[in-house]
Amino acid sequence: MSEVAPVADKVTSYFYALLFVRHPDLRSLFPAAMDTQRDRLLKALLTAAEHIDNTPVLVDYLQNLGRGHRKYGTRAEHYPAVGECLIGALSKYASSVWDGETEAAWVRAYTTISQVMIDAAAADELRAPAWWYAEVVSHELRTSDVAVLTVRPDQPYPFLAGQYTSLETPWWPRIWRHYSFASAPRSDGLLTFHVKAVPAGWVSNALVHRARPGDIIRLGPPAGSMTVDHTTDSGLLCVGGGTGIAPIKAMVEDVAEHGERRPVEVFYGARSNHDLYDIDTMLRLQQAHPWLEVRPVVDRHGLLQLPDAIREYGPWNEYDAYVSGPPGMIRSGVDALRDIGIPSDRIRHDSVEELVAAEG
Ligand SMILES: NC(=O)C1=CN([C@@H]2O[C@H](COP(=O)(O)OP(=O)(O)OC[C@H]3O[C@@H](n4cnc5c(N)ncnc54)[C@H](O)[C@@H]3O)[C@@H](O)[C@H]2O)C=CC1
Repeated sequence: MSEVAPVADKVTSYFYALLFVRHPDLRSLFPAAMDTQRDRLLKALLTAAEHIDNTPVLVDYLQNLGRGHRKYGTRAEHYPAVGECLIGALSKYASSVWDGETEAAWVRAYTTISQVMIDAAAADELRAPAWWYAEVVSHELRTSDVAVLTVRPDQPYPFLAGQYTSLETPWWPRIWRHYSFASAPRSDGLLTFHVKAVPAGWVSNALVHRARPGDIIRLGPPAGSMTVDHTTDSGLLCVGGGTGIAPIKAMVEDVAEHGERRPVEVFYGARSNHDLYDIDTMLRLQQAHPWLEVRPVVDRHGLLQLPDAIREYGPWNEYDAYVSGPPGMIRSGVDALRDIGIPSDRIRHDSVEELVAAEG
């Protein structure tokens, strides 16, 4: 991996070129424009390599990946084709260290990786659809670039508050982006998302500026482990930046529904007052629940960033922490929380790599 990581772009371009030349029938499983797709493969391989000695984490990751591939139309027989082209690309760009032993090791690793993915997809087929269709039932523009969308899935969609899904719009076929659910599971089965249109974000711009009630989108399976642990009653310290407030609102609703009276402290950060697009909802929740404290944190010309605000309160040593927002905020948020003494295993957040491709 250290040989190929510096030339990751070339390896992936060559890999897809090989794949589409040797197996043209597989081209239709991928989006027309391959730019974000390209680095997903290497990211997945790097993640697998990083956790190679941590079987439970690696298996869990690969099972999710296998289940997540069902919505693309991936089948078991596609895996050997991918493996052969992957090894073709790796051997070309790692030629200085590639030998029979390396190749045998990669064949073994790839075979194991793909088998875990294939088995997870097969098990999932027995209990869940490959994807869900969902109809947009309401679309509310909260600021010039943030919309709250409510959709009705065509079949029941089980998930936990704090999780996210992948979403495809009719305007950009086969381009999937991740969005967190902005509400706990509702009795009417509807799902809500907060979407911010980001520059060059095709999916997010379509969802904010184009989607209307009646449009049909597709959803992949739920994913993510940033969920409330109902086996303890420790407090929740929630740090949400921008549309990162969405899963936090869902978790607050979840705590409320469980009738628990554990302290929940929410820091809701935004670049300006105007960007606190969901503050009314959060303050309403605070009024309804004495155990909930909501603190808006607005950047003062970059002087006070969201993570800094947490240090002004506390102590937090009895709390589980949840961080959600832009990747840079998650990184500095996690650092700040560790600094104030919260152990890493009590800090939850979604994978920053997944969010880089998340758009909004
Ligand atoms: N589950 C999750 O973690 C979720 C993540 N998101 C992500 O949240 C982001 C939302 O974007 P916007 O609303 O435009 O956020 P934004 O850029 O307006 O920032 C929101 C807040 O985070 C702070 N912040 C931003 N970058 C920071 C950094 N490097 N260090 C410290 N603080 C920082 C800002 O000061 C502000 O208070 C998107 O990238 C989206 O993918 C959205 C929903 C759920």
